[in-house]
Amino acid sequence: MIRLDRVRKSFGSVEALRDVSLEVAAGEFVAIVGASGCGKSTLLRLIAGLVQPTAGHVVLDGRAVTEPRAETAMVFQAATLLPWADVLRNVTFPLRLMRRAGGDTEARARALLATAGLAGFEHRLPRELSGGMQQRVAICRALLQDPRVLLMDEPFGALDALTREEMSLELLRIWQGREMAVVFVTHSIPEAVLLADRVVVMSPRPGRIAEIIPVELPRPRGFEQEGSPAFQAAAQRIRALIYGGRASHAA
Ligand SMILES: Nc1ncnc2c1ncn2[C@@H]1O[C@H](COP(=O)(O)OP(=O)(O)OP(=O)(O)O)[C@@H](O)[C@H]1O
Repeated sequence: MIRLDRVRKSFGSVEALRDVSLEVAAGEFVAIVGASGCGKSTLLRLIAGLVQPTAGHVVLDGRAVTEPRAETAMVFQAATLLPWADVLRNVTFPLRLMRRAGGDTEARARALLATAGLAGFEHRLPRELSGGMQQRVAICRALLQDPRVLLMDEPFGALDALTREEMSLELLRIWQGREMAVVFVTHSIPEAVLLADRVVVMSPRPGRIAEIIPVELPRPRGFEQEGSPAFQAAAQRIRALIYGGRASHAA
């Protein structure tokens, strides 16, 4: 569904990505990990149509991505909510902006918020919510667009560890009920393995794909799987790729 074909991206003299080729199937969950500055966010922004490749092609459903598309939604590390608008208005804002809001939009928004544990908070302002709740609102806002591609850039990076774990399971639950491809950037190797069908490991700048690790764990997934040999093997392989020989010295 998503295809990157020998994509390069430079910002002036800075080469962020070099020859990145990747395919993501409809409904697939792909995680991207790699050192800071290896071009993970740039990769997402290319798929989102927010930036254009210097060379190569980004194709979504057979058409080159030249601008943001209605079938793609993005979630960032910060919730980026409108501070003056209540939760319900924040969640429905993109659809209203794109003039895609219909008679059922508010009911769907309320249902999504309930799924995310936010029933009763529809008319609160963002500042009245915890960081985790704000991020749930941002995720609901993306899901209300019913995207076929959900791009997530360290969506749980600013959350405490417990909220983060809870949110990852919730994301999996929501994803499982939909035909939605997810491309999920994270700095957490266990998070990548827990969530993804495949983990794309990037090498340092200029970012290239070092290896793509398939995660052979059954679904539905849960934290009890973290102790399993398949989980450990995938995490170890990713660590070895990122840290190279340094992983063993640290032990
Ligand atoms: N708009 C821009 N203008 C100039 N340089 C940029 C721009 N966006 C990204 N870069 C550069 O491209 C490289 C890759 O950046 P990017 O944000 O994609 O990395 P990242 O892997 O997401 O990093 P992090 O994990 O720290 O968020 C960096 O060297 C960055 O400085």
